[in-house]
Amino acid sequence: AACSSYRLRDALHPLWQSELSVSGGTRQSPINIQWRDSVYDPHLKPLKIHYDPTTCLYIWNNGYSFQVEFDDSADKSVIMGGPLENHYRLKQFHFHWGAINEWGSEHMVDSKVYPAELHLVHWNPVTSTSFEDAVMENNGLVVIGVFLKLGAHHAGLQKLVDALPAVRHKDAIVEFDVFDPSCLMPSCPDYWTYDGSLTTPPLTESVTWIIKKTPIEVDQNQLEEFRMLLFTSAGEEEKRMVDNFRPLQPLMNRTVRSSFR
Ligand SMILES: N/C(=N\S(N)(=O)=O)N1CCCC1
Ligand SMILES: [Zn+2]
Repeated sequence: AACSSYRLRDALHPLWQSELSVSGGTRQSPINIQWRDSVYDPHLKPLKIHYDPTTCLYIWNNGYSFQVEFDDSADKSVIMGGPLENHYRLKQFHFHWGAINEWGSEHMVDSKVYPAELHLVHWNPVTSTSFEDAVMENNGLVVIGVFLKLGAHHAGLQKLVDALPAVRHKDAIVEFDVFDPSCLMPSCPDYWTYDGSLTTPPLTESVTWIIKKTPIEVDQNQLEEFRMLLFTSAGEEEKRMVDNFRPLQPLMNRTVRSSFR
C-alpha cells in the first residue's frame, strides 16, 4: 500500500502525469544508491568510450531539458565494455537540475543529492534496428549518469552553455556541429551499474544504468545558465526550466553492482 500511494503521489508530479501508465513497475529509476549495499563485481570490465565529435548534430529544448542529438546512423560514437555484452550507439545527452544548488540530480548516493545530473543515452544496434525500437526493448538502452557538483569552471561545458540562450524556449533548436561529450566524463573510471528505466515518459524498463562515482565540477554561473531555460514555448507565459528531475523510485528486488572495491 505504501508503495502504491508513494507512486500515486509521485504520479501527480506535474512532469509525470502519465506515471500511472507504467503499471506495477519493478525496475524504475532513479534510485538512491546505498554505497554499503552495492556489491563489487570483479567481472565488470572498464567502460570503453569512443565518441566521434563530428557526429554531433544540434542542440534543442524539448520541453523537459536541453538535449544534444547525435548522428546514430553508424557505429561512430559508441560505448562498450563495462557490464555490456556488445557496443551501444550514442543517440543524445541531456541534463536534470534544480532551482537551487541543494537539489537537482535524479540519482542519489547515500541520500546525497547533487545540483545536476548528465545523462548520455545510448541504444543497442545489435538487438534493435532503431533508437525508438530500443526504447521498448529489455536492455535496449544504456544511460551513463554523471553527477555535477558546484566547483571550478568547466571549460568543455561552457561551449554548451554558450548555446543555451539560442534554445531558451520549448522546441527551439540550433546547429551544434562539433562537440566531444567525452570532455564531460570524470577521469575516474569507477561506476555503479543497475537495471532500471527511463526517468521520463514512456518510463520503459529498458535501461542498463551506469552511474559514475565521481562528479564533474561546474561553476555557479554555468548552473544559473541552465536555470534560465524555459519549459514554455515562445509567446506563452514563461515558466523557468528547473526541478526537471523525477522523484526517487523504490529499489525493490535489485542489487547495485560496483566496478570498484
Ligand atoms: N527519459 C529519457 N532518458 S533518461 N532521463 O531516462 O536518461 N528519455 C526519454 C526518451 C528517450 C530518453
Ligand atoms: Zn535523463
